Amino acid sequence: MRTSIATVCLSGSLEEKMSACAQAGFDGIEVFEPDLVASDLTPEEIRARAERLGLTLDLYQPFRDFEGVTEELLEANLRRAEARFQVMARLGIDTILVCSNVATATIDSDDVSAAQLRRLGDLAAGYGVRIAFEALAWGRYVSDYRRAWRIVQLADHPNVGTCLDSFHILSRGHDPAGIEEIDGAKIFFLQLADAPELSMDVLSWSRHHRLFPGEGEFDLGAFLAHVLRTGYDGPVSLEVFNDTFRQTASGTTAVQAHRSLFTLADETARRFPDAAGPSTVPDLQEPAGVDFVEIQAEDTRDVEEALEQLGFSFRGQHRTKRVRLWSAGGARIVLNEQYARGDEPHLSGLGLLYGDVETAEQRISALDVPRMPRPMQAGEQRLPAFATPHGPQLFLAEAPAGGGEPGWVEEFEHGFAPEDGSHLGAFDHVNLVSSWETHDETVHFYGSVLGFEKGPVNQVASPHGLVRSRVVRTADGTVRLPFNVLPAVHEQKTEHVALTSDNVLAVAHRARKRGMRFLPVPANYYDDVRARFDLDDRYVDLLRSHQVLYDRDGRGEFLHFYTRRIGGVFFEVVERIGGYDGYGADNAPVRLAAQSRLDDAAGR
Ligand SMILES: O=C(O)c1ccc(O)c(O)c1
Ligand SMILES: [Mg+2]
Repeated sequence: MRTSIATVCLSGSLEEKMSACAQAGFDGIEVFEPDLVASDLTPEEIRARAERLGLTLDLYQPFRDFEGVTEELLEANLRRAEARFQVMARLGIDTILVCSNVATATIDSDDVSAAQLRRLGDLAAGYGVRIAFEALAWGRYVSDYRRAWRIVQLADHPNVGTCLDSFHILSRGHDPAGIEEIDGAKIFFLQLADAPELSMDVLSWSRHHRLFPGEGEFDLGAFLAHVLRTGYDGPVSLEVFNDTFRQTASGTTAVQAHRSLFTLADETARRFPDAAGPSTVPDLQEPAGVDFVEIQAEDTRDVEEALEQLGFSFRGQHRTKRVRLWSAGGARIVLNEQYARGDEPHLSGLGLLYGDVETAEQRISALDVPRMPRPMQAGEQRLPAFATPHGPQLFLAEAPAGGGEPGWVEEFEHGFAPEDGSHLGAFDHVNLVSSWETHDETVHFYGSVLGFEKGPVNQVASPHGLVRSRVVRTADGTVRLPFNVLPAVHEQKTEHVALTSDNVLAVAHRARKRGMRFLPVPANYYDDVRARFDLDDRYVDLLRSHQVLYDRDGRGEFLHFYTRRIGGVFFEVVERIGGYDGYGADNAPVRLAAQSRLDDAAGR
């Protein structure tokens, strides 16, 4: 598969964009006309630079508002086109994208548009140029790829073909299965973009919110399979207009973009082996659970105090490193004081258990996820570590056969056996934060690289703005990672670790006796809960005396409480009763407001 990307996807100057694309491993680029016009490089210099970088220049785009016009306008449009063909000759580009007329078309006729494209084809032939006609979703008359293809068929010119763009097709809900009726040799170009589901006008959606494949909601695997079944073998190109990527580092975005194409090819190969050849990426594998969470700080004592109050046991000090282990049930928390001078407690690592670590490692590595080297001593278990887009490192550990604890636990000494009757089970979820710059890439990382399911996007009100939140999880729910995107004013990145319990009230009671200070829940909350769920007074009093929050869905009930924030982390203990599958989303604004009150009181 030849990979390509439109320069409009990236920030920076044309030179910077070209370097970033080459560095990330793209084979070619689409030259977006405004990038060319704003560049002080001559077309010849751009061509030479592309050659030096090993990039092909695959497409010149866009050429607007050509067809469906009066004869007089057509003459002017042909002159306009000829000037572009001359520039293309200097660039060495042989294909131009002509998008359907949005502004000047006055004639709604396939025959007229076809005849006009045929004239353009004749002119283009003289320059060795091919016309790739694309239906924009908001085209004046041509807004459907099937109509664009009909017009191309009527034009019946060797230099006139079509350009398929997944956004225009899927945003309008047009059935992509019809692509298979197109002659693959007449598909002159293929552009892919994903997008979140939004209800807004399609032009704004397209110009500001497109995403790389796997970051949004479109089924691009099925889309690509339809295109490949036509025999199309040209470049598979990304064309993503997005406000975030226009202002984030082009090098990072290009790597993210390239990875998205490879995971898409992998997904397509796995789901549609008839259409795409076998995948070159090692298999996906569901993790068996969260192995451990690592918290790093210059001084971890406050965190350890909270863990003790919650019912965790101190399991020991690492043989060679300033690292300590606490556990409760199957939840292991590693406290790392190394390389943390001046750092408040923060979540620095997440370990996942895999049945086959080697294959998982090969897959992540094949998808260009950077490795994080960790100093290791002889005799220690090697835990492959990778950088995540959102910050903490990801570790892969061998799931112990037949349950029990993973081998690395033995590297910790002078600790105690786990406390009996802790009423704590395992990690329920780890609530992480991604910045607005990294959120889409993070969703792609867990969704397409690791194969987690992506939940719906939710919005939660906090006193300082809306928090966007989205859960990624394994199908069986053993690993659940809700991600929050904080409003810009939140400087403190706060993440939390939620533990399952079979008796939240008992855990809360014990923690209070051991001196824990809970996140205070306002009285109004309990009045509201009583009314909303028609709970009995005595039960609500019990919840209130333990500062425990309540939720219920069609399947069951949810009890949970929060500790106060310790630096950038806090803990939650949750009890799922029946088949409750949520996270107490209605309680999140209450938590955020309570945390904010404490922060204000502390002058933070
Ligand atoms: O938004 C646009 O104008 C535009 C231009 C060229 C394209 O290929 C496209 O898909 C959209
Ligand atoms: Mg397009």
